[in-house]
Amino acid sequence: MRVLVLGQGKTGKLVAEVAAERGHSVHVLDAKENANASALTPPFVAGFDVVIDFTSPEAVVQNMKAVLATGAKMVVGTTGWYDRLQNARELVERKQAGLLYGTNFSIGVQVMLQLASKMGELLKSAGYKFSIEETHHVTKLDSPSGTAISLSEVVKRSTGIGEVPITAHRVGDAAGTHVLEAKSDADKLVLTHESYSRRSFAEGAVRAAEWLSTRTGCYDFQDVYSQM
Ligand SMILES: NC(=O)c1ccc[n+]([C@@H]2O[C@H](COP(=O)([O-])OP(=O)(O)OC[C@H]3O[C@@H](n4cnc5c(N)ncnc54)[C@H](O)[C@@H]3O)[C@@H](O)[C@H]2O)c1
Ligand SMILES: O=C(O)C1=N[C@H](C(=O)O)CCC1
Repeated sequence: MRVLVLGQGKTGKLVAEVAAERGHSVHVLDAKENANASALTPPFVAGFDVVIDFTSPEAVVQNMKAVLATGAKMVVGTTGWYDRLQNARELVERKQAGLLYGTNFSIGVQVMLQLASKMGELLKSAGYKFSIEETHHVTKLDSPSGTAISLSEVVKRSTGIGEVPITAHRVGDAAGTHVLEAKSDADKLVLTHESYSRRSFAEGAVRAAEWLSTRTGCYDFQDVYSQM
């Protein structure tokens, strides 16, 4: 595949490496070459099979508009933009484009989300209080993390609870830790996922791009990761 990676930061750099290792031809653009999505003209985008975005909550919205308007396929790892999801869905449908987004492309986190759902279902009538803690690097722009929001949504759905409190910590270069706790007066159950490398995000994103390359439509990684 011909892959365009947007963002040459901590994660985008690794995505480009993994895509090349998997035999894809890779072109990378960072902020300087793509201010306000200026590089993403229809003829330029047409030169790629899939675009992968790991930029910022602000840049990704402009990038999605430009790429999806051409009917192209795009994997979005960037978090912090989900209030625009409905607009993106409508654009994908109108242009018969392809969009696959995910708050976390690590398979370990996807399994944690499934376990969290089961935990909620089994504990919902037993008087447990749920809470979430997440820890990331100090340069992270969005808070709480997209993954913590996904975890809280899963727990809310499976328990019927209205709110699950999230505490966010920012420490050094932490790649990402998520802890879900269910606590009663007598005991507690804790699920923890710790990333100690960003490589699992990059591998998941490249697999997602390979999967999306033969499809159109809008997909959440949570719903399709097991097919990859
Ligand atoms: N879904 C996942 O699995 C996952 C994993 C890791 C990070 N993320 C998310 O990915 C995003 C990036 O994270 P990071 O830690 O790599 O950030 P980072 O700050 O290290 O890198 C972002 C890069 O994007 C570049 N950029 C900004 N605007 C741009 C534009 N218009 N075009 C091209 N490049 C542009 C910046 O210059 C920077 O180099 C964040 O939203 C983060 O939450 C998601
Ligand atoms: O480093 C980041 O930033 C990460 N962002 C995602 C999130 O917000 O959940 C995934 C984990 C790493």
